[in-house]
Amino acid sequence: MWRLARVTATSLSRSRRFSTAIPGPCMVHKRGADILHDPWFNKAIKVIRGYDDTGFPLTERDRLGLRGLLPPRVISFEQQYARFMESYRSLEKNTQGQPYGVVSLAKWRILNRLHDRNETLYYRVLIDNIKDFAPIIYTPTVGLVCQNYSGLFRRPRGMYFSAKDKGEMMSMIYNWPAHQVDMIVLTDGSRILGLGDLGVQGIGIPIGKLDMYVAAAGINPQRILPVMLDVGTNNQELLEDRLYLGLRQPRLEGEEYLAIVDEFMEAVHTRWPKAIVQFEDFQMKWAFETLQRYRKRVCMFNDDIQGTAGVALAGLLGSVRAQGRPLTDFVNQKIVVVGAGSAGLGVLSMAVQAASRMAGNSEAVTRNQFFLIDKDVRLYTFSLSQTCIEALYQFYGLVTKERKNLDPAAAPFAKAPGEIMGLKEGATLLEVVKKVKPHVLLGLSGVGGIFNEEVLKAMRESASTKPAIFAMSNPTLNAECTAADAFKHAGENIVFASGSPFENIDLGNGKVGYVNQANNMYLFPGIGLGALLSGAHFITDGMLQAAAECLASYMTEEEIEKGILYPSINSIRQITAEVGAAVLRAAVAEELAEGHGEVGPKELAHMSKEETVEYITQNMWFPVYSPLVHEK
Ligand SMILES: NC(=O)C1=CN([C@@H]2O[C@H](COP(=O)(O)OP(=O)(O)OC[C@H]3O[C@@H](n4cnc5c(N)ncnc54)[C@H](O)[C@@H]3O)[C@@H](O)[C@H]2O)C=CC1
Ligand SMILES: CC(=O)C(=O)O
Ligand SMILES: [Mg+2]
Repeated sequence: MWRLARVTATSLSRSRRFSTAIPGPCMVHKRGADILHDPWFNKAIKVIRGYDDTGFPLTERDRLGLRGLLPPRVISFEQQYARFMESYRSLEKNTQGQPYGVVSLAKWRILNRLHDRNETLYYRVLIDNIKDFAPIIYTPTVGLVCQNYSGLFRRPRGMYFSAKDKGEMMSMIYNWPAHQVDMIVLTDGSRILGLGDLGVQGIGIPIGKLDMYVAAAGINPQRILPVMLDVGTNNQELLEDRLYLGLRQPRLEGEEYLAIVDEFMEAVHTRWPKAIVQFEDFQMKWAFETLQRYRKRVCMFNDDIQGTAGVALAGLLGSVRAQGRPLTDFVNQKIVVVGAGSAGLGVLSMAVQAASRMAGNSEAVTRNQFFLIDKDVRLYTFSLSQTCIEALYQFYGLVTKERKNLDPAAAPFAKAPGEIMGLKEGATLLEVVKKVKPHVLLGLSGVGGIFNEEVLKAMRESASTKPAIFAMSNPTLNAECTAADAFKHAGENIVFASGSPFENIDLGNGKVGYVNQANNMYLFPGIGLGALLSGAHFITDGMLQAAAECLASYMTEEEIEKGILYPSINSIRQITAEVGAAVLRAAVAEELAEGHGEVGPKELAHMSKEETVEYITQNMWFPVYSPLVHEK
């Protein structure tokens, strides 16, 4: 079931980068200055030192009425690329020593300016330098961008549907200029990373996720659509901020809320019936509710619940292998999960399913190995002399069946009295770790530093020879612990993964503590691309399981032995092609694949595994300047 061989990497972007093949023409309905103002067609850039560098050849200038609108010198795409990188590096040098937030926002601004002006060059530098740029356009910097969105806002990107647009969405959707949309990332801004309710400012997340879709999955950027559903915000600070750009009202709730999401989904489905919708960063109640509501009706998935689950499962299986144990030993691993939210519960569900498949379908038995920790809110009544005082207290601890008001989604993972090894309802994280001696400690709580020194030191007594610590919350300050603290306090033999990137740790004497980035970016692009090219109308558990299995089996024994559980982000296109192929083949196996474009279901069904990877790869968009031809 869990295959360990890696399929040979196929020819991807790097080789195409130096290809001398002349790209096919691109038809354009604009002329003159309109072309220069359209980032999709524009071939000019402005770098820090201030003047335009233009990649429009002279013949093209004549064809398109551009002569005289640009300085005479023509430089190549490669030269423009080098000039942009030079100005980026000089910015890096000039901001050395300044606070992290200042530097990363400066980097984000220079990339965003390029994005605004010249999409081809923007995506090319992003693809080729993904390791450097992912932390800027994605976590952690994207969190900072969302927090400072009102100040950073220059021009809109994506679409905004608000509670005030009720009844109008079906016509509004036709305001989007592109004829075809393949991939939509949708948020309501209610739980942005671990930063909470950021209202309309959460639009940065769909934009960042879709940039990753272009970079990793080669989704054509003309066919992506970031969407913000602004149903209000419960963030008092934003409501009082005069610069806040969203609706100044409390969030819609209940049926009113669902009516807005329903209307949006119907509008999207009417205009682009084949578009895939990724739900992102919804607060838990709506994350689960909307997933149940739409997953059998349209091609959608919830990245935080389903994408994260697959990535975490791949990491959990990797950590079994890192101990030198067979994969089937997964059923014996004790795993403590901190945070019973959409991501934590998604991980638990998928891990329980995987373990029970390994143990002969006995979910009741496999649930025993998992311990869930979350906060509980209880009302206490005190009596001070004659006065009764009521107070709400928050407790953080082990979730058992005794817990009142437990969310139904968490209920299956609550421990029964006989399963808690003498621990009590609400036992602290430290008590649980000391008692359970878990093989894995996994955090999806959004609480920075909750894996404190004592907790990490207690992991030294883990039953595992290589205890695993997954501090998966984002952005960096919300990580349950830092990489340095994990290796310092829990020991050098741990396996470590975090949701946002940390540098590897120098353990001295030539030894390295490897840091893995356990982030759903390793799966969502492949899930979206595979589903798109399969032409399936739904994304099933089978397709998601195939994605997770593919990622789990990607790493070699040598890498795993060193504690490297996930591929380098530099090879994200390769892993995405493999994941996409696994998803597509699962859709074929479930007889859901209806094909895409000219490739029908029969052709998909006849493709070997390698041919499917090749097919996926060939369908990835790659940025080059195409000759522009005017068409009326
Ligand atoms: N690495 C990755 O790929 C991903 C990381 N995440 C991160 O995971 C975090 C949580 O995301 P969601 O589950 O969607 O949020 P959520 O809000 O649905 O869940 C968070 C849970 O943590 C609990 N919690 C809060 N304080 C706690 C404490 N002190 N002790 C124990 N539990 C506590 C909350 O009660 C809640 O149930 C965020 O920081 C997010 O950025 C989410 C998805 C993917
Ligand atoms: C990575 C991600 O999806 C999150 O932190 O919400
Ligand atoms: Mg998310």
